[in-house]
Amino acid sequence: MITLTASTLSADAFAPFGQVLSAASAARQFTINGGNTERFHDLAELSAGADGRLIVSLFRGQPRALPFAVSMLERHPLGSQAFLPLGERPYLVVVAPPGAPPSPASVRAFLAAPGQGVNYAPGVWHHPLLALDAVSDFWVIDRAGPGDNCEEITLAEPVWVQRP
Ligand SMILES: NC(=O)N[C@@H](O)C(=O)O
Ligand code: NI
Repeated sequence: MITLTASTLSADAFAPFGQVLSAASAARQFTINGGNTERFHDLAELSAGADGRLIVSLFRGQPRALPFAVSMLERHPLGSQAFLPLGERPYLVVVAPPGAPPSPASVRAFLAAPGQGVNYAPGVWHHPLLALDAVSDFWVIDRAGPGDNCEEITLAEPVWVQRP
């Protein structure tokens, strides 16, 4: 039985998979609006490809019981996918590097802290939304357009993910 303890989500640790969206992960911040507002600038590489467009949706996720058996992953080869939590609860982010179908050993798990969003780069393997503790709402920015933008893979064996 493969078990995996989620680690702390940070921009550096998540860099192979995409970006973390938070004030702390901003490469640039500056004051605007006559000093009233701080802008944490350009947090993520959003993409929809030449023939797609970016859309914003609301995902209302039911909480998952832990430990959670990750038995499948998916990827969106034609565009990015960002999750921005509306609430102040943690959630799980489970990913594997883009490219070849992932092995259970290549799966990585992160515990997102309240206020941290994530943006999956195109083609990054990830598990669908993994809300924790209570029903949780997320703004999701991803691609609409032609073509098959969701490929799923079943792992050779499940990876049981638990929180730290
Ligand atoms: N299917 C869908 O829109 N959601 C997934 O892509 C997900 O990552 O939650
Ligand atoms: Ni997805």
